[in-house]
Amino acid sequence: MARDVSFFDQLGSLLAQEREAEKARLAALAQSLTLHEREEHGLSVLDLESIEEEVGLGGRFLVTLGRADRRPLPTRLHNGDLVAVLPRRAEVKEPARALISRATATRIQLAFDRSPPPYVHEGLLRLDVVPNDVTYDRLRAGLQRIKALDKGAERHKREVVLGNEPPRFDKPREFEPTRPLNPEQQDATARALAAEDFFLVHGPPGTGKSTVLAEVAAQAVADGKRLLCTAASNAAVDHLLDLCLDKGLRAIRVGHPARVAARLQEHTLDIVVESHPDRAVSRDLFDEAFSLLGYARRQRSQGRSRERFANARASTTEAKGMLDEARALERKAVKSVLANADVICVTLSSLDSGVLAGQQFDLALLDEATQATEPLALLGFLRAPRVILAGDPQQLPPTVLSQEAAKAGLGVSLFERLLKDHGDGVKRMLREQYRMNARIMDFPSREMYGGELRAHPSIADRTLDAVLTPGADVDAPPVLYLDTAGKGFDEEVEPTTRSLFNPGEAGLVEARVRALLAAGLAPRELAVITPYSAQAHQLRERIEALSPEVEVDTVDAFQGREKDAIIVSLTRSNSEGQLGFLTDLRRMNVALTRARRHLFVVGDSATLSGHPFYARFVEGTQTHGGYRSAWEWPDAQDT
Ligand SMILES: Nc1ncnc2c1ncn2[C@@H]1O[C@H](COP(=O)(O)OP(=O)(O)OP(=O)(O)O)[C@@H](O)[C@H]1O
Repeated sequence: MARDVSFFDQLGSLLAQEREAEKARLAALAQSLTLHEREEHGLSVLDLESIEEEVGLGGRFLVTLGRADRRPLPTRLHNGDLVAVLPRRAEVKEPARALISRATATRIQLAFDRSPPPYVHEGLLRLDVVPNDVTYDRLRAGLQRIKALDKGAERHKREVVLGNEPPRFDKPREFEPTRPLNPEQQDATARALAAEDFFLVHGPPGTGKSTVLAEVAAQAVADGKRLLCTAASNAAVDHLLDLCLDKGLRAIRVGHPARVAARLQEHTLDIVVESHPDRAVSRDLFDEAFSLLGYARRQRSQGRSRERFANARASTTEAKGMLDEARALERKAVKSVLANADVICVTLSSLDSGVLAGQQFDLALLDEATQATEPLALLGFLRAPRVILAGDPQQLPPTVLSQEAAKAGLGVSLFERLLKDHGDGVKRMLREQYRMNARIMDFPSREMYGGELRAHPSIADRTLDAVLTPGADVDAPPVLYLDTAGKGFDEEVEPTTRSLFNPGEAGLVEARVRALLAAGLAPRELAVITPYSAQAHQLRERIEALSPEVEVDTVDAFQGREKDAIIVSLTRSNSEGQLGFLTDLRRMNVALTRARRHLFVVGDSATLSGHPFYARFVEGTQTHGGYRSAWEWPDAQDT
C-alpha cells in the first residue's frame, strides 16, 4: 500500500485524540469526586509537608514530603507521575509541577527542575496528578523527525516504514550460537543479523522469542556493534537487560532506578555513575553550592540590610558557578559510563528523556513490539538503522483509550502494520514451544496459529502430578473446564468502575486454590487470572488470606508470564449471552497459554457457547475428558 508522509500527520492526530481521551477521563473522574474521594482514587494526596530537601543527579531539587503524623499515604502515586504541587488550602494561579521520583508507604519524593516556590517549604500541601504531556510531546516530535528524513539512506528508511520500498537483507552468514537453538530459532537469528532495515520475529507463547533476541544481542556485540534494547514497558526492558547480562554483555539500564526491578538496580545509569570519580567531585560541589544557597536565603530573610543583600548576591553567584561546574562533571561521568557499555537498555518513552540525546546505535532490539503503539515503536527506528521487532500479533495489542483512535489505526502496532505492508517474507515465526503440556497447547494452536505449534518433547507430557505431594488426590488433567451453567452465578457490575465481578465463580476459584495448595502445589507456582479488574479485586481479597504468594491479576497484566498451574475465571454469566471484551480472542489466547502443567478454566457455558470459539473450547474439553459440571464438583459444596 503506497503511503505519503502525511501518514505521520494522521498518526499525530490520532495521538492528539488519545491525549484528549485521557484528559477527559481524568477530568470526568475529578469532577465527580470530592477532594477526599480524589485521594481515594489516587488522583490527589492531601496534608503533606516538606520533610527533607536535597539535590539529585542533574542538579534537580529533590523534596521529600510526608504527613506530620507519619501516617501511611495512599500508595497509588507512582514514580514518574507528573504532579501539580499546591498549598493545601489556598489557591495559586500556577501551581509548581514536579515528577515523583520515589514513593514509599509514608513518603513521596518530588523532583523539581527549578527551585520550588516558597510555599513548598512552608505549610501543608496537596498534590494533584496531572496527565503527563511529556510522552505525547516526544511521540509527536518523533513523528515529525521521521517525516523529515528526506535524504539517501534515511529517506530509504522512511519509505520502508511507509511500506513504499522493500527492506533489504544481506546474505545470512554462518554463526556459532552461544546455546543450542532449534532450526527456526537459528534461522530467525541469522535473518535478524542479516537485516539491513528491519526484521520481525513472531514468537507465539513459550517459543523462545527471548532466546532469539539474546542470541542476536550476543552475536551483534561480538561483531563490535553497539546495541539498543528497548520496549514499551519497564518489565520488558528489565527482561532484555537480564538476557544481556546472562550473555556476559556490558549493559547499562537507563531509567529511574525506582522503576527498575530491585535485583537489576546496580546496573542503572544513575547507580553506576555514582561510583564514577567525576561524580564524586560533582557531589561535593553540589553540596557546597547548596549550603551557599541556604546561606543566601537566610541572609535575605533575616531583615533588610545592604550588607546582607550583597552577601546573598555574592553567595548566589558563586553557588551558580559551582552548580554549572558540578553539572558539567556529571555529564562527563554519564557520557563515559554510556560510552563504555555495549548495550543500552531503556524504555521507548524514556529514549528521548535527555541522557541519550544524540546517541545512535548500530542495531535496536524492540521486544513486546506488538504491545507498543506505532508512534512509540517508531522512536526506536530513529536511533538505529536496523531494528529487530519481536512480538506476537495474536496476543494483546497496545492499550489505547480512545475507541475512535484505536479503530483509525492507533490500536495497530508497527509490527502488525509492517507485516501487512511487506508480507510474510519479513518475518520468521517460531513454532516449537517449551512451556505448555501438548494438551494445553492444542486449542490455542488450532485457533490462533493455524495448528502450527509443536510442543518440545521435554515438556509435551508434563503434568501437575509430578509437582504435587506424592499420592495427593486431586483431579487435575492438563486442561479442566468447570462449567457453572445453571448454578445462578450471575455476573454483577461494580458501580464506580463499571467492571464486572462474579461472587459465585470467585467462591469456586477460592476452593480450587485451597485444594491445589493442600495437594502440595507451591503457592508461587499458581496464579489466578481474569479479564475483569473487579473480579481480580474480589479474588485477591479472598486468596490473599489463603496465601499471599498466589498471584491474582488481570489477564492483561499477566501477559508474558507463566506458572505451573493457572486458574482462569471468565466471570461473564448473563441471560443475554453478552461476552463484552471476552470476544477479543487475543486476550483469551493470553489467558489460555500461561500454564505449563495445568489450566483450570471456570465459566458459564450457557453464556459462553453462543460464541463459536468458546463453544469449541468447551467441546474440546468434553472430548478429552476435561469437562466437569459445577453440579457434581466436590469443591462447589463449600461455596
Ligand atoms: N532451543 C531451545 N532448547 C531448549 N529450551 C529452549 C530453547 N529455546 C527456548 N527454550 C526454553 O524455553 C523457555 C521459553 O523461552 P523464552 O523465554 O525465550 O520464550 P519466549 O517466547 O520469550 O516466552 P514468552 O512467551 O514469555 O515471550 C525458556 O525456559 C528457554 O530456556
